[in-house]
Amino acid sequence: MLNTTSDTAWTEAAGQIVRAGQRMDQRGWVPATAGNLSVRLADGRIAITRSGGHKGFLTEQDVIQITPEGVPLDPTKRASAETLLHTQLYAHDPSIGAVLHGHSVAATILSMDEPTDAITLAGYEVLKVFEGQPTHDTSLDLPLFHNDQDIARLSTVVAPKLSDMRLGYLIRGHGVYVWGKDMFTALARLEGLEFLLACHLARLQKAR
Ligand SMILES: CSCCC(=O)C(=O)COP(=O)(O)O
Ligand SMILES: [Zn+2]
Repeated sequence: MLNTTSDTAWTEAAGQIVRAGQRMDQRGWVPATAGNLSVRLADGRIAITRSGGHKGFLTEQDVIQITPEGVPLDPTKRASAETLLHTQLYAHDPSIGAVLHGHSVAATILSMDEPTDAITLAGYEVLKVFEGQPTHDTSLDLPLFHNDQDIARLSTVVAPKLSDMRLGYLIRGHGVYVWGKDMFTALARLEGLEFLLACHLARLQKAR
């Protein structure tokens, strides 16, 4: 039985996910049913979007409670197909409180065209959105991984690199993962990263 405090925390977390989905949709980062969103509550519960819903039209009923291992508490509900990529981040870093995944045009094109295993973003003022960056005069790598429909296998490729990630990561032809201590921070980081990717893409296209 949940107490009132827990219920209030759950309602707040579900509301944050619904509103963040709307914002991501308005920005064009979650076309069709793409993307997924999660929040970890202070008591350790994880709220995540159900699989297959449009992230711009979520209701609180589309937000599912899962265990830290990614198992829905209600076995009739199907959590995001990419749940494991969220739970591995929460397990990796106890300070993470929200994880966002989107499929923007810039992230998708850049992830397919970049020949190396990272996109380097350097010299941008907006890099200061990311913690520990006091100046634009810096260079940060966004790691790139090959897409894989086997999410468990993909998670094992991502895992050894997690400690070095400063921006998030990209999956080729698929999309971006970012996170933060709470939903507000995760959204700010996603917005900053999408801005940087749009700038990077525009400069590459201009140079061609
Ligand atoms: C239509 S996009 C294909 C699935 C995907 O990549 C995604 O992000 C959404 O999957 P979910 O199961 O979280 O709805
Ligand atoms: Zn996806």
